[in-house]
Amino acid sequence: MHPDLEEILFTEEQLMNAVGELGTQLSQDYAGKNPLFICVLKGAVMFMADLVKRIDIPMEMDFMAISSYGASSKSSGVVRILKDLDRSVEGRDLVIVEDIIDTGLTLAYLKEILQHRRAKSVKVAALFDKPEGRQVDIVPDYKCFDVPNAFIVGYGLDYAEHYRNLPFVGVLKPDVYVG
Ligand SMILES: O=P(O)(O)OC[C@H]1O[C@H](OP(=O)(O)OP(=O)(O)O)[C@H](O)[C@@H]1O
Ligand SMILES: Nc1nc2[nH]cnc2c(=O)[nH]1
Repeated sequence: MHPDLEEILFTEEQLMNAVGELGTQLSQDYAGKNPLFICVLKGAVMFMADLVKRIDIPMEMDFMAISSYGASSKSSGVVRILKDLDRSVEGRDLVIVEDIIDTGLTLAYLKEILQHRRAKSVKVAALFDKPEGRQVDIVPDYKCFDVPNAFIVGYGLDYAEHYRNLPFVGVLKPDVYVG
């Protein structure tokens, strides 16, 4: 347990089991398609790294950095590309790898640009889904866990750039989190 956390929601073992199962599922669904897995930095980096180790078919990886949050930890609705993909996605089967879907604004924007770039298919694999936070109608094609409407950190997810390194996921104490 970390002193800044109120409770642990998912242990390292629970995360690894869920990510492993998702890897098996994706390996079946994308066999023969040479999918391109797109990691949305920085939050999804741990999830991506563990997920691709559980994919046993030919695949490729790329990375994108998108900013959907301003100075506070609430979504601003303003989405900017900070780092774009290295290659064209035209005709490719894409899997967007996201750590968390909250308002859905980031993902709605990202799906739109990738479809506009003429990808063959664009699907979303999310580690966490916070359905109560949704502002746009978007559902992940694959997800590991639903989470309550609390601010969570760990396993890639940050608060003010901290806690990404925790191997588990928990809820921040209210006196630490000033949302
Ligand atoms: O559904 P939304 O309300 O749009 O929120 C989800 C997005 O917010 C987080 O990213 P953040 O902008 O905090 O960047 P990070 O991944 O670098 O932590 C998370 O990684 C998602 O990309
Ligand atoms: N770290 C973190 N980022 C988020 N972005 C949207 N919801 C969350 C959350 O609960 N934790």
